[in-house]
Amino acid sequence: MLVTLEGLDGSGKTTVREALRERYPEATFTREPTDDSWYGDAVYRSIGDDEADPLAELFLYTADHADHLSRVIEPALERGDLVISDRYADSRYAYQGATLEGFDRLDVDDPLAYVRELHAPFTIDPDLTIYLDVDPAVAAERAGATNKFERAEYLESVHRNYERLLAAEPDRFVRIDAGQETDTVLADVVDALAEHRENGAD
Ligand SMILES: Nc1ncnc2c1ncn2[C@@H]1O[C@H](COP(=O)(O)OP(=O)(O)OP(=O)(O)O)[C@@H](O)[C@H]1O
Ligand SMILES: Cc1cn([C@H]2C[C@H](O)[C@@H](COP(=O)(O)O)O2)c(=O)[nH]c1=O
Repeated sequence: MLVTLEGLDGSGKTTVREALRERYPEATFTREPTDDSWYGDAVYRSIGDDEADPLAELFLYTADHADHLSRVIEPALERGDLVISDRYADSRYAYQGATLEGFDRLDVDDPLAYVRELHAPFTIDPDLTIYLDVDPAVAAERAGATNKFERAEYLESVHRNYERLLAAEPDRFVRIDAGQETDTVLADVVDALAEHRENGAD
């Protein structure tokens, strides 16, 4: 079973991931961008480059996803593991969908739809996506604006894209109010995951 954690920078994904690691020590924990491959290294170089070409950046993230699928996700699912990924393809749909909005070298009406179509032929859809929903201004403040993505105005646009994704696939997403106290957020996430595991195939 593939579970993904999604949300704005500073929404609390790392905090949730570490709590789930304690609760499910047997699970495979992973993340995007990956932190153990040269594809991931390339993505982090791009994140640190304010002048990075937005289209080139989309393909770097997408290459990292392709490698992540074949090297980590597929083998873990084949072993029957519970797989929990901190960020996954929805981050691309939401973030690069926002970055490419109005980018004049990409001739498409709907960048989010374009990024989804790019992934459709090869990605593996999550069984459950836990969306940590937080106000973009709160997210930017919590994240501390350490990179070009962690700015409230940009995060507003990413937030709107996540809303589109939730509206399109309401059965896959569980929305958690990430503006609550940390312990309440963690309890809600644990409940959502337990309920999904009880009701669905593992
Ligand atoms: N529910 C919460 N209430 C208040 N502060 C929180 C909450 N959850 C996390 N934080 C704090 O917000 C900051 C960012 O949290 P965290 O690193 O878990 O978020 P993240 O989504 O992984 O961020 P990023 O995507 O930037 O890595 C940390 O200082 C963390 O302690
Ligand atoms: C996977 C992915 C990530 N991003 C952005 C979101 C963050 O600002 C950074 C790094 O992620 P972290 O979880 O905060 O370490 O990259 C993105 O724009 N597109 C993606 O596909």
